[in-house]
Amino acid sequence: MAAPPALEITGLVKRYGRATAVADLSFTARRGEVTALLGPNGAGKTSTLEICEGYRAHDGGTVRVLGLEPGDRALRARVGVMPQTGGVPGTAKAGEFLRLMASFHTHPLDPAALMDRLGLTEHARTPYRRLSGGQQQRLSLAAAIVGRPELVFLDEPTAGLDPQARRATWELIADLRAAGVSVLLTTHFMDEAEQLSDQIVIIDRGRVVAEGAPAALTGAEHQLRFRARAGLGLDELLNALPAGSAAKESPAGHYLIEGEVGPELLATVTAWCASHGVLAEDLRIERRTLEDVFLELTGRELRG
Ligand SMILES: Nc1ncnc2c1ncn2[C@@H]1O[C@H](COP(=O)(O)OP(=O)(O)OP(=O)(O)O)[C@@H](O)[C@H]1O
Repeated sequence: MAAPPALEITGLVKRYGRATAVADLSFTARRGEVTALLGPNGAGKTSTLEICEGYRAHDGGTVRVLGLEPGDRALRARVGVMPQTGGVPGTAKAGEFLRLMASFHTHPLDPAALMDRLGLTEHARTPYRRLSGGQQQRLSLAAAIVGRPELVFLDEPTAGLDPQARRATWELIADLRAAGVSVLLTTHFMDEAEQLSDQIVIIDRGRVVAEGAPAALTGAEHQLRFRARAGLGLDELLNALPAGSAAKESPAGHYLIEGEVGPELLATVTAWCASHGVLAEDLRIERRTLEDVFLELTGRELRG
C-alpha cells in the first residue's frame, strides 16, 4: 500500500467563540515536497498549522498527519515543529538546548554543525531570551529539524530575518527537501513561496482560494506595464491590440496591459504611443505574480 500523504486535511473548521478562523479548508500535502500556506494576516494559517501539530483542537473536518491523528504519540519522533514564537525556555542556553533536543532522538543531526550552518555558533552559550529575534528563530528552526523528522511544520520561518539569515534558511529548507523531508510552511512572502515550494495553497479568510505548483498558479501569462500621463484613451488603444487583451489605468498614470504579451503586442503598444505623442516610461514586461493572482481572486492585496 502506498504511504499516506504527509498531510491530508478535509473540511477543516476552527472557531474562536463566534468567529470562524478556518472554514471548510481542504488540501493535501504530498510526501517529500515543500508545501507553502500563503495568505494575508489572519487568514487562518497558524490555526491550521497548530491543529496539524496537535496543539489545538478543531471543530470540524478531519486531519491526518502521515496517516495518523494529529498529536498521536507515534508522530513525536517523526515530526518537527517550529512555532511562530516561543517553544524554548528563556534561560536555556542555545547550544545546550539544541544538544538536549538532539538527545531525544535516535539518529540526530550534529547539533554543532547545525549551529554553525545557521550562524549560531558564537551564541552557543547565550540564554534564549538574550538572543535577537532572528537568532531565536534560527534556534527554533534548528530544534525542529535536529531529530531528522520526516515532516516539518515551519510557521513563518523567515519573518523578521535579515537577507543573509533568510537565504541560509532557504538553503536549509531546500536541503531538507532534497533529503526527502516533507515540509509545510506558512509565509506572507510571495517570493519565498514561489522559490521554495512544490505546491502553494493560497488561503484567505480560512478558505483555500487557489492551489497548485507556483508556475501553474501564475500561469505562462505576461503583462506589460508602463507609466505615462494620466487619462490616455484606453478604448482606442484596446482597439489596436489583439482580441482578448485587457488594458487598465490604476492608479492614475500607471498602465497595465494583459493578454498574449508577445513581440507584436509590444510593437503595437509602442507604435500607438508614438502616434499619440506618449512617452511610455518604465515600460516593462513581467510575469504575473502570486500577488496578481490573489488580487484577481479576492479583490484585495495579499499584503494588505
Ligand atoms: N487564540 C485565539 N483566540 C481568538 N481568536 C484567535 C485566536 N487565534 C487566532 N485567532 C483569530 O483567528 C483568525 C486566524 O488567525 P491565524 O493566526 O490562524 O491566522 P494567520 O493566517 O496565521 O495570521 P498571521 O499571518 O497574522 O499569523 C484571526 O482572525 C485571529 O485573530
